[in-house]
Amino acid sequence: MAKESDAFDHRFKLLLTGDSGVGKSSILLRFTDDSFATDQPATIGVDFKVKSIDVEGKKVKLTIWDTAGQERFRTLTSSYYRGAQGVILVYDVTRKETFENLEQWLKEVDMYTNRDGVVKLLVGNKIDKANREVTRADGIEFARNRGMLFIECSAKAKTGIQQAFEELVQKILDSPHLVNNEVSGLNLASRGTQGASNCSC
Ligand SMILES: Nc1nc2c(ncn2[C@@H]2O[C@H](COP(=O)(O)OP(=O)(O)OP(=O)(O)O)[C@@H](O)[C@H]2O)c(=O)[nH]1
Repeated sequence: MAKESDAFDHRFKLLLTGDSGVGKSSILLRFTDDSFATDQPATIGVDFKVKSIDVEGKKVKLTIWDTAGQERFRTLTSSYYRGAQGVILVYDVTRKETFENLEQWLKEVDMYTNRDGVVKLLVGNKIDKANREVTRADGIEFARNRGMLFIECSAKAKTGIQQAFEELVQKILDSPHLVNNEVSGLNLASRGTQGASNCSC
């Protein structure tokens, strides 16, 4: 029997992608556990965490998949895009090549996501560091030209992390085609009427 605290209005699948070492796992850990490790190990394949947040008075349960940026895991990670309502593309503002590789990551996102109008958020991480190679203006322009949301953040300094997830969820909530086809499960609006079929998380 599910507890009241398990209940939620919406359940979304999100996915973090981008080059190895840009800070995907660190962003996720900061968001879910409010922790940070300077020696964060590289992700092997995929990992995920679950966290609920309140946005606009709605309780939203997020399953957030963290994919390895290393090339050798690419075949495995590509299968995890399926069912995602939102994708977070991360680059490191102190490593220009991670910004230049975004076009390649976007191609992958468009190839493997299977929902129309998946919300994409571009995140420039590590703004606490002094040796910046990508300006904020470059990030804004890239995101604007491709219809993406944009934010800069620091998983280390706790800047912009909560805001990043809230803005992404807000945009998904504002997209009826994504909200109405969400991953099924226990849900305040449909409790007692819905099974756990079609789970694509
Ligand atoms: N200074 C600083 N370092 C960071 C920040 N975020 C992550 N790091 C460091 O960057 C390194 C890589 O971080 P990860 O979170 O493992 O990067 P990742 O993108 O998940 O890497 P893969 O799992 O290989 O795809 C680690 O040493 C982190 O401590 C940040 O905001 N600021």
